[in-house]
Amino acid sequence: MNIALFGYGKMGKMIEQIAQDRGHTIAAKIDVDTKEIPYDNMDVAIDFSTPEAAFDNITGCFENGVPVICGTTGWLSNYEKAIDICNKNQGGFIYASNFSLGVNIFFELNAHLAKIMSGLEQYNVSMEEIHHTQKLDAPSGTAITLAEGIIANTNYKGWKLDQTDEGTIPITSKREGMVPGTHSISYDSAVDSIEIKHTAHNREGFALGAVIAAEWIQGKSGIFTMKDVLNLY
Ligand SMILES: NC(=O)C1=CN([C@@H]2O[C@H](COP(=O)(O)OP(=O)(O)OC[C@H]3O[C@@H](n4cnc5c(N)ncnc54)[C@H](OP(=O)(O)O)[C@@H]3O)[C@@H](O)[C@H]2O)C=CC1
Ligand SMILES: O=C(O)C1=N[C@H](C(=O)O)C[C@H](O)C1
Repeated sequence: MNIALFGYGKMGKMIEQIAQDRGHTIAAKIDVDTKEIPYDNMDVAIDFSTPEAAFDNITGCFENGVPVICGTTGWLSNYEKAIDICNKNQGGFIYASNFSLGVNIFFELNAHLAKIMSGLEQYNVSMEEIHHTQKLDAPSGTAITLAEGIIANTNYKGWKLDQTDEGTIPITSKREGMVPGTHSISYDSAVDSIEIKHTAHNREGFALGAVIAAEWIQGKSGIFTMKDVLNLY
């Protein structure tokens, strides 16, 4: 498969390594200075760029018949617009705030725990995410997906960054050293706490998941999620 990398930073480089190990070719590396994008020479685009760049990168691919795997976070205010453009062009698209198998299992665990905790008013939920100091967005995309999983299964109405507000999930974002990504969710009562936590040890899980998604989307059109790709249950 010919893969175009939109964004050749920490994730782009890791994806290159894993894609080549799995027998794929990196057909293009696109960055902000790329003058002409060789759409004709790519079977799939994988975008791990920046919150500002993602929308134009993704929609340019849809308009040129290239399916997209997008891991970039922090651009979701334009998500619906991107979906419209994808549908108009009968494109293929997978966005995931986190492509790792472990976090996708953690998403399911989070939703199940939220269902159990729903209605138990003695417990208050809170979330913490820790990432490296180069991260541009806060809270992380993964934390937002986790919060959405709690909101869908409880009476919580929303989330707030670094604030406690009745009926919303407080999310604390910490930026420390080179941390690849740690997410924890706590339910605290006066007598005890229940905590679930996912710790990424490196970026390999994110990159492998993105390459597997790129392989999976070949020949398909539509909007998919990692749940479709991983077929967890
Ligand atoms: N979904 C997931 O599983 C994961 C998602 N992420 C997300 O992926 C994104 C990238 O992360 P990471 O690789 O760590 O970040 P980096 O900053 O290391 O890489 C981003 C790269 O994008 C480049 N870039 C800037 N503008 C454009 C453009 N217009 N087109 C293409 N590339 C451009 C940057 O170049 P320059 O430095 O010159 O500006 C940089 O090289 C982030 O949003 C992050 O949150 C990260 C890990 C996992
Ligand atoms: O920027 C990162 O590094 C990461 N970003 C994603 C996010 O915002 O959730 C996924 C992962 O946690 C690493």
